[in-house]
Amino acid sequence: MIVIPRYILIKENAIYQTTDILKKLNLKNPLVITGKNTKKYCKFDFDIQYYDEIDIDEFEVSKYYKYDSIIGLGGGRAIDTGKLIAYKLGIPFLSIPTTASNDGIASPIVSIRQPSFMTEAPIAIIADINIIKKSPKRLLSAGMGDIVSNITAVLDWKLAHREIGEEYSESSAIFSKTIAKELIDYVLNSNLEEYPKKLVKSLIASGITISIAHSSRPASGSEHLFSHALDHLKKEYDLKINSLHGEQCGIGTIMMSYLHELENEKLKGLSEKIKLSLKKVNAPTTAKELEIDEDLIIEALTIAHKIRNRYTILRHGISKEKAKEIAEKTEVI
Ligand SMILES: NC(=O)c1ccc[n+]([C@@H]2O[C@H](COP(=O)([O-])OP(=O)(O)OC[C@H]3O[C@@H](n4cnc5c(N)ncnc54)[C@H](O)[C@@H]3O)[C@@H](O)[C@H]2O)c1
Ligand SMILES: O=P(O)(O)OC[C@@H](O)CO
Ligand SMILES: [Zn+2]
Repeated sequence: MIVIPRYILIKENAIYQTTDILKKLNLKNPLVITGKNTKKYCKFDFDIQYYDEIDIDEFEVSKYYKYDSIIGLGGGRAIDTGKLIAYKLGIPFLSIPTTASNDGIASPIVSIRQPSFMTEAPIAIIADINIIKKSPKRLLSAGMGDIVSNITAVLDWKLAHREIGEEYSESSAIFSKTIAKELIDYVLNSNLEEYPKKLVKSLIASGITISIAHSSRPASGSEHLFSHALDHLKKEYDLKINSLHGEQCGIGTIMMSYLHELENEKLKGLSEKIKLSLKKVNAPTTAKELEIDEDLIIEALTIAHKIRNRYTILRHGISKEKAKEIAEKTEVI
């Protein structure tokens, strides 16, 4: 069964229509999950809880019975936390992104930790362009990384279908790849005036391809394995590096598209084009800009294939030498 959002608002001042949308959905008593930086956007008097004050492993379901829905209002973690609580309670989830840093704003996935898992798509997405446009530029740059990642995700998905017979949906793949190609072309050929709005639309569409495929395959391949490997190593070594999901995925895409180019003449220049599009929106394209040590980049590349059972261009893993070559040739290190 495919579940996609019933209402999607992407416009200036959309936040003021939240109560109308709740009424249309016959929802009266939502709990809002948000962050301290984004509480100021809660233009309604519903109960509020901060995502970083909720222990998702220990939270008392009975404490939430009085709510008929959950609103996730904020960045990725606020939305992920709200989506998870709604799923555990079996009640509708409304996504109100205050920035555009990843496709979690619309996806049915919760990826607070890995492996991410399938829940349900938001019943409504209310994207207020005035709020999103004013959000920290770094978050809007990171969002580009979670869109270019669709390119290598689809290449990996096709490879898995060809080499190990994995199930593959041509329609989701084309949809996902087109979303990324369109945004890359826009970014490379414009003054970026419409970038925030086009980015939001692309992230929402990307989240919907995940619902259609009932898998994150259209939007998550070897580049995400690299990002998740970095998250794993940051935790293992207790590193206080606050690189964002989209930033890590963007750098992963530069390197994984290079790996694909080595095996497919027709893809020549892909990695460079992706790097240019990230640079144009001021997203990081080097380990230095991510403030990540080059040894960590290399280690993440060599363990990425073990993060989850997902066949990609990394196949059964690459050597340290190969990892160093890729990172150097793409000038990530
Ligand atoms: N479900 C999915 O498909 C999916 C995919 C990727 C990432 N994620 C989740 O998203 C998280 C990463 O999200 P992120 O990159 O947004 O980082 P984040 O949520 O860790 O941090 C975003 C920061 O920006 C702040 N912020 C957001 N909007 C703002 C605004 N308008 N003005 C000022 N500050 C604002 C937030 O309060 C927060 O401090 C991951 O940890 C994961 O939980 C989910
Ligand atoms: O399944 P994962 O790899 O967490 O991917 C989900 C999302 O980050 C795709 O953009
Ligand atoms: Zn992602």
